[in-house]
Amino acid sequence: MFLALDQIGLRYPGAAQAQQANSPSSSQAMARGQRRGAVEALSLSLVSGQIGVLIGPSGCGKTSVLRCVAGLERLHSGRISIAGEVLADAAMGRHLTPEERRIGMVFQDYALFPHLSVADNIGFGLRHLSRPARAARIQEVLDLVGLAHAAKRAPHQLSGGQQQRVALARALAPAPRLLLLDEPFSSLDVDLREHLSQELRAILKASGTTALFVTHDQAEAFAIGDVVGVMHQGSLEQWDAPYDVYHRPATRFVADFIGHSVFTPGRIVQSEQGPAVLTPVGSLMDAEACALASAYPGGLCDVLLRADDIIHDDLAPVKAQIERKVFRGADFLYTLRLSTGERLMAHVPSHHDHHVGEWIGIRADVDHVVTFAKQASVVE
Ligand SMILES: Nc1ncnc2c1ncn2[C@@H]1O[C@H](COP(=O)(O)OP(=O)(O)OP(=O)(O)O)[C@@H](O)[C@H]1O
Repeated sequence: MFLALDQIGLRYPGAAQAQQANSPSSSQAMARGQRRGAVEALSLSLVSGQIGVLIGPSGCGKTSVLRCVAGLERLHSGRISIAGEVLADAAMGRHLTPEERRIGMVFQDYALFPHLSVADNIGFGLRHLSRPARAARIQEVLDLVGLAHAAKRAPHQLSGGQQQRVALARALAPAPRLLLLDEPFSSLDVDLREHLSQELRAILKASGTTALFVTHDQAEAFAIGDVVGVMHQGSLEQWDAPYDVYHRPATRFVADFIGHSVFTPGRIVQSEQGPAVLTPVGSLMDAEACALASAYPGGLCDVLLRADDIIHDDLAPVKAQIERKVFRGADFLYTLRLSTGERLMAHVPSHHDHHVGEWIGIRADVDHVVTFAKQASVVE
C-alpha cells in the first residue's frame, strides 16, 4: 500500500465533540465517561495513483482525518505511513512535521497570494529550483490545468474556478507524494463544480497523483473517487469502490446516507431459485447477495429500497399514492405511500407528471437486494 492509515485516533484537547450532540446513544456513552474522539480507530489505504474520497455528514471528522495525514494534528492512537515511511506513530511518539511529509494541500479558500501573478503563485514552493527548472515546471503544471494563457495575470483577474485550478497547480508543482483536498469546490456553483470535478480527476490521473479528497457532495465523491469512504461519528463505516458503496452498502448508516432511499419491512423465505424477500412491493430476488432467511429471527428484516429501484408502471398491480414530489429537471423525486402505510421513494421521468394525491402503479426492479436487521423506527 502507498498510503496507509492504521487505526488512527484523534482527540482535540478539552473538546466535547459536537458530532455526538444529536446522538442519544453517544450522549449516553459520554455520560458513562466513554467520550469518543473526532477520529476513532480509522483505517484506510490507497495504492499509488489512486484517488480516495471521504464523505459524511457535517462534523463526522473528515477534515480531522486530512489534518492528521497532513501533520497538523498529533495522533492519539494509530499510525500513518506513505510508501513504507512512517509519518506518525502514536505508540512510538513519532510525528513528522507537515514540511517533512512532502504532502500537498488544497483547501476551500484558494489562499492565493493576491500580489503575485499566477506563475509566481505556482512557483512559490519551487524556490529551491534553478530559475530555468522552475520556469519549466511552472509551464508544465499550467499546461496540466489548462491555464497556460493566464500565467501573467493576477488572481483577482481570474474566475473562481480558474483560481481553484491555480491553487491545484500550485499544490501539484512540487510533485507531492500525496495531495489532500478539502472541499476545494464548495464555494463554486453547481455546474462549475461538476465540470471541475471531472477535470480534477483527469488532471490527477494524468499526473499520476495519489490523492485524498473530502466532500459533502455524493455526486462529486462518485465522480472523482476510485475509492469512497463514508464516515459517521469519527469512524469509517465503509471504504469501497463507488459502485459498491451505492449498491452494496455495508451498514445501515451508509445505506441511509447515500442516495434517496427508505427501509421497508421484508421477510426472507427460501424458494426453489434461492432466497426471496417478500416486501410490500412484491418479491425480490438476488441469488448472489441476498441474505439467507436464517440471518434474521423469523427471516424478518428491513429491506433497502432506493428511489431508482421503484419503477412507475400503470399496469403494475401495486398502487401507491403520491405524497410529495420534487422536480429535479430530468426526473421527479416522488414520495409515495402504499395503502398498507409504508413509504417509498421513486425517481420518475419528469414527463410522468402526476398530481400530489394521485394513485399510480409501481413495481420494484432491484438488482442488489440489501437487508438489515429490523429496527423499530421502520413503519410497519
Ligand atoms: N480544533 C478543534 N478543536 C476542538 N474540536 C474540533 C476542532 N476541529 C474540529 N473539532 C470537532 O471535531 C469533530 C470533527 O470535525 P471535522 O471538522 O473533522 O468534521 P468534518 O466532517 O470535516 O465537518 P464539516 O463537513 O462540517 O467540515 C467536530 O465535532 C468538530 O466540532
